[in-house]
Amino acid sequence: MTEPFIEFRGVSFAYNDRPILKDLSFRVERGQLVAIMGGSGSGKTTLLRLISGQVRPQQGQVLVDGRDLARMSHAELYEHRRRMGFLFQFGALFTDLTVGENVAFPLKEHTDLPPRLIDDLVTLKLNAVGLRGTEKLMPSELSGGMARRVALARAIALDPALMLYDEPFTGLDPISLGVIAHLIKKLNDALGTTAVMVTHDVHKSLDIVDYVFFVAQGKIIAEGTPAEVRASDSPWLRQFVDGAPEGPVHFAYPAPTSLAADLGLEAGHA
Ligand SMILES: Nc1ncnc2c1ncn2[C@@H]1O[C@H](COP(=O)(O)OP(=O)(O)OP(=O)(O)O)[C@@H](O)[C@H]1O
Repeated sequence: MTEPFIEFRGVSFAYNDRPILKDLSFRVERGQLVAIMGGSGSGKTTLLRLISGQVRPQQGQVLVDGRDLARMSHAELYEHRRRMGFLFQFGALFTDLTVGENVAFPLKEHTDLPPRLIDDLVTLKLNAVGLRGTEKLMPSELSGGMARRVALARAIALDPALMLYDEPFTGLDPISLGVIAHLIKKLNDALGTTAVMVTHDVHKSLDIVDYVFFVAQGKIIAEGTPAEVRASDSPWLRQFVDGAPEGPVHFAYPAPTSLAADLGLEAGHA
């Protein structure tokens, strides 16, 4: 069996005293593009934070490229994060920098490359997302879909070994969404990157990913290839794939008290 690029071994994580992930294990093979899906508040973004080393598990291990993040020094963790690309919801660009300066930013920040080479790399990255020629534009002159593609060009500027996407499709019209999804897949294949994408867009992601993990109640409750997910008759998966509001996945925040108690309607209350 090949060594996975990302491995969670019995990871438990709580914010303060509120458990979010419970003894969760999964592996992502090198070069794969995987989706993490689950109900709102199920801990998907927390999973990305654990992979990037922003937070540490209270129990278990998070290994990336065979290394336990908890054992890394500050300098090693910094290097680990430098090898990662992030594309988050609304992929915020620096509004006072041009498109070209936005894409050049990580290259200037993290390398000693000469300006001419940085300019060439910016051109190549913008070309990869179909936006060569926009270098001099300001972010305010871009459509939402174009801005997301510039953010993607910036995220891949340093040729990351690992890409983390958090809701990369949010707020996009269907055509821009299709373009971004296709680019994510194309760039992943071309660069050999391993990528983890948190998304609510079941159908679009099933078109592009290699594998899907479903998170609920702090665990991976189902997983499979897109073909397996589409063919599954598991009620969990059907609820996601069919977008049913009712089903085994609960979307309510787990309030510590009942609604009746909050409204003063339980026995014993006046
Ligand atoms: N920094 C924090 N401190 C305390 N609680 C947090 C923090 N960040 C997230 N949470 C809580 O942890 C739970 C999981 O959050 P997370 O953002 O990982 O969920 P998610 O699955 O990504 O949700 P969504 O799909 O709605 O974005 C949520 O109930 C959230 O309120």
